[in-house]
This record gives sequence, structure tokens and C-alpha cells, in this order.
Amino acid sequence: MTEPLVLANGVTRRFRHGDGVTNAVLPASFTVRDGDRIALIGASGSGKSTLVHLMAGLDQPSEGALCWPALGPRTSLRPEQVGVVFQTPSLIPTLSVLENVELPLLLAGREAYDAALAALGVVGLATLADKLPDDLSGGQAQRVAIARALAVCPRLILADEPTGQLDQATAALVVDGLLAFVSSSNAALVVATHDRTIANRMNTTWIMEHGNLHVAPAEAVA
Ligand SMILES: Nc1ncnc2c1ncn2[C@@H]1O[C@H](COP(=O)(O)OP(=O)(O)OP(=O)(O)O)[C@@H](O)[C@H]1O
Repeated sequence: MTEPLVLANGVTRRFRHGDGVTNAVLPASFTVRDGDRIALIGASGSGKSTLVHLMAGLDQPSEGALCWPALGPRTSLRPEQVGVVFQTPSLIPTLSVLENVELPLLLAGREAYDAALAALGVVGLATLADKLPDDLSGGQAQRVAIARALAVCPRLILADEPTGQLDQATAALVVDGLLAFVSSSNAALVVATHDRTIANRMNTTWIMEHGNLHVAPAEAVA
């Protein structure tokens, strides 16, 4: 078996504010492997985004061990090893669709044009390459954000409520784009979502409840 992409053992995240403390993630242990398709579901405020940020290396645990055995150290994860898609697409308005998708490739010193066009093709938007973000619908903009995260071919895609602002039909298209990519590359996908329809399209469901993560038993961190 190949090394896990993410390995967590007893990971917590606490936020202090004034005299109070929020336990956003209580001790959580889990593994993410190539090809996994995980839905992370739970009520608002249950800790999903906090967990996604930890898995992306955007944040660090208060306690516990979190590592990326197959990917390398936390500081080297993005954008090439781990692609992150947020609820709002945050495209650069003065760049074309294609240029937005090319950006992480150029920053990584890689060939950009063909890879960006291919990523747009995966999400069904190659014909919009020359448009500006303002010319796109919300769903199209989100699919461009997905193409931008996928263009570098990361082995792990983390999507935090990627369809939170979209109607059901558009949300399905966005998920089609994500699944098309992971099917073609064997990348792992973790999607935080309130939407059971989307969760049902993944092959594993993790449940967050008041900071408690319910998953299959995890491997111990060596
Ligand atoms: N930077 C922060 N500072 C203080 N508290 C925070 C911070 N980030 C998150 N929290 C708190 O941690 C808890 C979990 O928040 P989180 O955003 O992870 O939940 P969520 O399940 O993603 O919610 P939603 O579905 O509404 O996005 C909440 O009580 C939230 O207020």
C-alpha cells in the first residue's frame, strides 16, 4: 500500500477569544489515501472548515500529530501537492479565465498554456478561456476556481463548501468537474458540504459533530 497523503493522530484545534475557548476540532485521528472521495458533513460551526484548513496545511493543530507522508513537509504542500477550493472562487478580475488558471502553473515554473486549457476542459469550460471573470455565472466562476486548483495536478483536492452558493443543477456540474478530475488522476478528494446529494456522490462520509470527527479507525502516526 502506498504512503498516506494525510495522517492525523489526536489532532485538535482550539481558538481562544477573550476569556473563552472554542474547541473547533476535538482529538481527531484519520488517514487520507490516493483515490479517496470523502464527504465531510456536519452542521454549521461543527468544525469542517477548521479541519479542511488543517489538512491543507493552512493552519496548525493545537495538539496532536498531522503529517503528509506521501507529499512532504507542510510548507511544500500548496499549490502543487494540495489543491484547495473555497466557497467563493476569488478569481483575479483583470485576468482572463485562462490566465487565472495559468497562474499557479506559472508560479510553479511549469508549462502553463496547455495544462490550463486541459484543466478548463475537465470542468467543461474550455470555450470560455478568453472571458473575464465578470462575464461568468457563479457556477462557471466556481468551475474556473476548480480548474485553477486542478491544473497543477495535485494529489489531494480539498474543497470547502464549493457549491455553497450555487443552485442544485449548477452544484451538480461543479461536482462533476471535481469527480472527473479525481477519476482521471487517482487524486484524493475531500469535500466539506451541507448537501447530502453531493455527499452521496463520494465513497466515504465523515461526520463532524461539535468538533468531534467520526471516521473509520485511523492508523497510528509512526
Ligand atoms: N479563526 C477563528 N477564531 C475563532 N473561532 C473560530 C475561528 N475559526 C473558526 N472558529 C470557530 O470554530 C468553530 C468551528 O468553525 P468552522 O468554521 O470550522 O465550522 P464549519 O463546520 O466549517 O461551519 P460552516 O459550515 O458554517 O462553515 C465555530 O465555533 C467557529 O466560530
